[in-house]
Amino acid sequence: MSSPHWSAPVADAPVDATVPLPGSKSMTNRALILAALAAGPGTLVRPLRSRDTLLMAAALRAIGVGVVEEPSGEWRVMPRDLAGPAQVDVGLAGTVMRFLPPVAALAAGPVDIDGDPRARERPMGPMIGALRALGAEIDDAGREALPFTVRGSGAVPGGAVTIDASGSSQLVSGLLLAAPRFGKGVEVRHEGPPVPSAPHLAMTVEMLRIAGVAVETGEDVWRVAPGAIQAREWVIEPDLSNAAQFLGAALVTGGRVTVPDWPRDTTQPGDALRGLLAEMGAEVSHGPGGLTVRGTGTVRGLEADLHEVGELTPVLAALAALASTPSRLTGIAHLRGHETDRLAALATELNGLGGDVRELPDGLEIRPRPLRGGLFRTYDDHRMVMAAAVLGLAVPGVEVENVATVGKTLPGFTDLWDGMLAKVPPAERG
Ligand SMILES: O=C(O)C1=C[C@@H](OP(=O)(O)O)[C@@H](O)[C@H](O)C1
Ligand SMILES: C=C(OP(=O)(O)O)C(=O)O
Repeated sequence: MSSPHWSAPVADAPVDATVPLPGSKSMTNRALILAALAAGPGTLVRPLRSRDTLLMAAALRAIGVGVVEEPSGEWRVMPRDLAGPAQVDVGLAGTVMRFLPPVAALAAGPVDIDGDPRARERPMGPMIGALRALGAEIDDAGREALPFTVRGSGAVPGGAVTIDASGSSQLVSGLLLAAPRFGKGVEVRHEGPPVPSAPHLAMTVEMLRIAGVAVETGEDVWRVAPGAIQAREWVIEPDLSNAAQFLGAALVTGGRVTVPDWPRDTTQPGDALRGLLAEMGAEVSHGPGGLTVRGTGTVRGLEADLHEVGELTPVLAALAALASTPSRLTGIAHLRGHETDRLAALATELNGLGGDVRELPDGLEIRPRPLRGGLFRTYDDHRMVMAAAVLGLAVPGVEVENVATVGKTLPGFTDLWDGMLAKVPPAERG
């Protein structure tokens, strides 16, 4: 009987590959929201097609928006009057659970929103409170979490609101993205420990401005003016966070990986990989062909505050476990509210392979030790699969549980990984 687990392949030689990557989850799901609320039909070029983005498309369709996948791979979005009754499944997608409810509040009629069991545990309370303060009616039976029903009347008055967004930047982004369609727009003020993921907030502001919306920002305050969202063509950048494990493979194996179409300027947090991987010993160059990372044979540990780029943590932690010196990754307490408690999951699974990882209240301390093969559990977290793949390059016998969960943002992952290891650029394979 074949194993239900994915055997992470060992790299028997330095990798030497060019790996084109699918579109950014964060940009695709923002573009879908902005297109759904726009003044006319729009298009997404090279959108990511994964569980998280298909759930967003389905959620928008459920409340009346036309979303059509063209044979070219482009998505056409036709805004229409938003209406319930409808049922929305957010899966485990933070972007859907935080970006969709403010849109549902603009619909006429009830919209029931629920997701995977773990989605019910992810921070939602500040969003529910904010929507109520902005004039929406929400029935959450006092849970301050999923599931809940948004009972929209077809309009949201909007105005000023204060929330604690220290649990997730998406709580702010979700309110801002729908706010041009609120009567008075919105002023969101944050009070509490620092909001994580600054690049993702910059992405929200930038995409709103590209769509012609007036946005002002200050220290922990964001103002969105009411007005039309321009219909347009959104060209989605490759997902730079999903580049982490491929670029990391160059570092671990002393090889070379190029990710084409790496943007010159971007708000994606994955762009920070350039500096982070260089600190860990890689040579990094950025040119017309894309971003190239070369391993030098040395993998150094990393001391870094990852507060702004938390979603890079699982792969960086795997790299740190293979490094020659200790690492300390901090500023990431909010990862305990991600797909799983990522700090606990990474410590448990790395230690399960013989590692020496200590959880900090807001991070991880990783002391390299020789690792052995074994089962690596993934907790429905796509980035745990990616982390395990990196470990498997250097550690024979890493068996990855539920590899399919990687489809949350990268359904073709194992083929891309095999292609990279076969030294054949995926684009050239038959
Ligand atoms: O807005 C976005 O697209 C995201 C924001 C971040 O969320 P948190 O601020 O909750 O970490 C990030 O981790 C997530 O993967 C995507
Ligand atoms: C935290 C992540 O996802 P989500 O959008 O579900 O928050 C992630 O992709 O690392």
